[in-house]
Amino acid sequence: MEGKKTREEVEKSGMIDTWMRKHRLIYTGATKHPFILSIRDGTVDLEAFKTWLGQDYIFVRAFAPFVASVLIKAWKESDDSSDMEVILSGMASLNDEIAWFKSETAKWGVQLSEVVPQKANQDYCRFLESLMSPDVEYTVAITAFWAIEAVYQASFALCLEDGSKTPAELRETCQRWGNDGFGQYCNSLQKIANRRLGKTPDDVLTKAEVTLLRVLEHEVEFWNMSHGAA
Ligand SMILES: Cc1ncc(CN)c(N)n1
Repeated sequence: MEGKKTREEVEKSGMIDTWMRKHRLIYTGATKHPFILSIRDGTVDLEAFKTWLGQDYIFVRAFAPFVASVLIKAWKESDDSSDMEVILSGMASLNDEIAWFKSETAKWGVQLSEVVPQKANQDYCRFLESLMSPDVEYTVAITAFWAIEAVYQASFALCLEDGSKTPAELRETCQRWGNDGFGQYCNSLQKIANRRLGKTPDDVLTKAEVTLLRVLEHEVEFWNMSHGAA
C-alpha cells in the first residue's frame, strides 16, 4: 500500500502534479467544461461563443496588470533571474491577445464598447486585483499565474485533438491557447512554480494551494457565463 509522501518526496515530483491529482475533480471541471466540450464536439452555440469573446476581452485587460505585478514580484523576490524572461514573454503574448480580441470581436460583430462585465467576470477581476497586493508572495502569485494560463491551454488543446469536431471558424481561437508554443510556456511557468513551492514555508504553501483552488473555481464560473449558468 502506498504510504503518505514526505514533503521531500512531494518536492521531487513537483507540488503542482501532487495538487492536480489531489484536486482532480475541480481541475477537470475547469479544463473539460461543457462549453469547451461543445466546441470540441461541434455543437457550440455561437451566441455563447460571442458572449465568451466579449467577456474574455474584459478579463484579459485586467489580467495584463496582474501579470505586470508578478513581474515586479519576480524582480524583487526571485532566486532565479531567468523567471523574468518567462513572465515577459507572457506579457508579450498578452499584447498579441488583446489585439486578437479586437479583430476577432469585430469579425463576429461584438461591440466591445457595449460589453458589460458579468458578475463572474467582475468577481474574477477583483480576485486578480487582490493578488496584485505587495503582501501576496511571489510564490503564491506565480502559482496563480500558471494555473490561469494552464486552464486555457488544456481546455483549448482538447478542441484540437484528433477526432475533435471543432467548427472551422473556431479553430484559430483554439490554436491561440492550444498550440505547442503556448504549452511550452505553461510548462516553463509550472517549472518556476514548482521550484518556488519546493522551498517555501508551510504557511505560504497552504496559501498557494488555496489560491490555486480559487483560480479553478473562478475559471469554472467564467465558462458558466457562456454555458450552463443557472
Ligand atoms: C478567463 C481566462 N483565463 C485564462 C486566460 C488565458 N490568458 C484567459 N484569456 N481568460
